[in-house]
Amino acid sequence: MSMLATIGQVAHFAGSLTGNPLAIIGLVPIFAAGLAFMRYVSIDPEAHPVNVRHVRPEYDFIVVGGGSAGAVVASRLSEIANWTVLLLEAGGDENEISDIPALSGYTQMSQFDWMYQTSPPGDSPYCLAMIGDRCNWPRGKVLGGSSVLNAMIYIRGNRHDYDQWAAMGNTGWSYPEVLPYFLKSEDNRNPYLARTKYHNTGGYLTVQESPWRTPLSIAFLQAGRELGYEVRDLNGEKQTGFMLSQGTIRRGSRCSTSKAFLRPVKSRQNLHIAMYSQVTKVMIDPKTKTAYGVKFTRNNRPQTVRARREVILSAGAIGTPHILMLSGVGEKSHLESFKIPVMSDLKVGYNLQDHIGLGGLTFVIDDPITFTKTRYQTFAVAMEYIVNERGPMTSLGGVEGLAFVNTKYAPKSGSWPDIQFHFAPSSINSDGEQVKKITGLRDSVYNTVYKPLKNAETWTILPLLLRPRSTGWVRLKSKDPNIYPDINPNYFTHKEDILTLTEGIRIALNVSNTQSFQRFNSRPHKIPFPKCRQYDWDSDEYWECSLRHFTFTIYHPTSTAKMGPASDPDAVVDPRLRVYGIKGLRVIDASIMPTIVSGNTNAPTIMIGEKGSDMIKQDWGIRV
Ligand SMILES: Cc1cc2nc3c(=O)[nH]c(=O)nc-3n(C[C@H](O)[C@H](O)[C@H](O)COP(=O)(O)OP(=O)(O)OC[C@H]3O[C@@H](n4cnc5c(N)ncnc54)[C@H](O)[C@@H]3O)c2cc1C
Repeated sequence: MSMLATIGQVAHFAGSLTGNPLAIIGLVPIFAAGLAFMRYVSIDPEAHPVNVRHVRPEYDFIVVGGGSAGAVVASRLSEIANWTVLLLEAGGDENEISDIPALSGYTQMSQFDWMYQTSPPGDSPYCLAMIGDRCNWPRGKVLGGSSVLNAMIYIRGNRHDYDQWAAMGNTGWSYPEVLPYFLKSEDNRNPYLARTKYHNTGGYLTVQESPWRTPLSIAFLQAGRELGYEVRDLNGEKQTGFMLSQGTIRRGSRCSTSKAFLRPVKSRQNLHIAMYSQVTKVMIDPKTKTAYGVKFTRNNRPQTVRARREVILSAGAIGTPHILMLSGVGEKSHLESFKIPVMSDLKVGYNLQDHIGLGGLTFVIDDPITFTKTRYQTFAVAMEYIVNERGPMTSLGGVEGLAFVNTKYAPKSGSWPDIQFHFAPSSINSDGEQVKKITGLRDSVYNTVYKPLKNAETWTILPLLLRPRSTGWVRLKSKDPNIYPDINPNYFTHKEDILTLTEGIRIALNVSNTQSFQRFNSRPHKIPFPKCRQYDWDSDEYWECSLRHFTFTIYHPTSTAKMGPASDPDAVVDPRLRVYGIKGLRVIDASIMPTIVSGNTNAPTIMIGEKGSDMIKQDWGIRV
C-alpha cells in the first residue's frame, strides 16, 4: 500500500472520529497516525485479533464485552486448551488513532464511544455548565472497551480499599490477596520501579512512565515536597504523596487490554472473538434458574448462542446492569413495571459510584513551557513519535503528575487520602475546542471563562473526590435493549462530598503558591462561571457553585452489581462473582466493586478480571 493511500485511509477514519478532522485536529496527528500505521503494518509483531465470521451454536464459556476486564477473562479462560470460549463485543477493533496517547480525547464521541449521558439532576444540582445539565459519560464500544478511550493512568487504589472489601464479608479480596493479581498482569518497563516488590515484569500489560514531559512536571513534584508530601511510587507501599504519572503504554503507544491480553493469543483455536455483536439478553431457564446462553444482534441479525458451562458478563458498569435487568435479574417492582419476568430479585443498578472533581481549575504562568496545540502539533513532534516512539505524542492524555493528599476529613492515619490530584500542563482550551466538545460545555461558559485563555500558558489541577458518599443508579427506561438506561449519579446529595472537595481545591491553590510554581509567576485564573459571579472568589459558596457547574467526572462509574456476602441485602454477586439466585452466571468487571477504589479504575478492573478468571478455573477443578 502506498504511503499516500495509507494516510488517506487514516484521514478518512479520523473523519469518522471527529466529524471534520482537518479543521479540528489538524494535519499533523493524521500524518502521525498514517506513518504509525505504516510502521505497524511492516514491523509490529502483534497483529490484531481476528473477528470470527461464524459463531458456533455452543461454547463452554461466553464472555459478554471485551473491555478492561472481559479481554482478560477471555484470554485467561482460553488458556485451558479443552475449553471453548466465545467473546462477544458490541464494537469493532481499535486502530492507529486510538493508539496515540496524546490524542486520547479524540476517541470520545466517535464510533468507539457508547456516548452515554447522565440524566438531568433532581434536587441536588450538578453538571450545570453542560448543555442540558447533563454530563457526558463516554464508555468504550470497541475491543478493549474503555481501556481504548481512557487516559491510560495506571493507579491501583489504596490497600485500605481492598481490606475494607474483605471486612464487608468479601472473603479473598483483602490487599494481600489482590496484590498478586496486579503483579500477574504487569510488565513494568521502568527498572527503578520494576525491581521493587510492588511491581513485576513479564506480564501481558505494559506499564511505564511517559517518556516525555514538560518542565512543569518537575515543579509539581517539588511543590509536593514543599507542602510536606513525599515523592514516591503511589502504587507502592504507601499511597500518600506525589509522583510522575505511570501509564499503560507500550513503546510510546496505548496498551489497551485488547493489545495486552488478546493480541498475543490471537491464534488460539479455542477462542472465538465476534465483534459488532451486541448482547440483548442472557437466556435463563425459569425452572432451574440456570443461564444457558445469550441472545445477541450482529449485523442487524438476531442470533442465539448456548453456553455449556457459564455466561460471564463483562459489559461494564452501565452495560452489565442493563443486560441483567433486560434478562429478568433486578429489583422485582422495577422489572414488573416493564413486564419483564423476574428471575432473581436483586438490587441491580443501585450503588452506582463515580469519582468527581472540579473541572477547569486553571493557573496561568509566564514561561512558554506548557502543552499547547500550536507548540506541539508540529511535523517534528509527529516524526519523533513515529521514528523514536517518544516526544509529546506519548503524553498520557496530558496528565503528567498525580498526587494523593489528605484533607481534614481524611482518616487521621494519613494513609488513606481522600483527594487525588491530576496535574496537566494545559487547560480546557489548549487543544482548541476538543475538550469543550467532549465535556459538552455550554458556549456561554466556554466563551466567558476559557476563551480568554487563548494563547496563555496554563496548567491545571483536577482535585478529585476519592470516596464519594453520594451514590446513584442505573435503571431501565425501556425493555428495548437499544434504548439507553437512565443514568443518575446523584452527585453531591451528601454535603460532605462538597466540603471535602472544597478542602481539596484549597490544597490545589497551595500547590500554585509554592516557590516551585511561583518561579513561573503562577496565579489562579479567576474568571468565575457566569452563574457563580455573586459569590466571593474562594468562599465556600463560590466553590460549591463552581462544583455544581463544572462537575467533572473522570469516567469511573463502578459498583452497579455489588459484590457482597449473602447477608448483604444489596449484593448482586457473591465474593466468587456468581450472580445470586442464578446458576452459571457471573459478573466480572468494574460493576462488582462494593465500594469504588481510591484511584483510577482501569488497573483495579484488570485485577478483577485476573482474579475472577482464576475463580472460574478453581470452581471447575483446575489448579491455578
Ligand atoms: C474517557 C475515559 C477516561 C478514563 N481514564 C482512565 C485512566 O486514565 N485510568 C484509569 O485507570 N481508568 C480510566 N478510565 C476508567 C477505566 O477505563 C474503566 O473503569 C474501565 O475500563 C472499566 O472496565 P470494564 O471492563 O468494567 O468496562 P469496559 O472497559 O467499558 O468494557 C465493557 C465492554 O463491554 C462491551 N459491551 C457493553 N455492552 C455490551 C453488550 N450489550 N453486548 C456486547 N458488548 C457489550 C463494551 O463495548 C465494552 O467493550 C477512563 C474511562 C473513560 C471512559
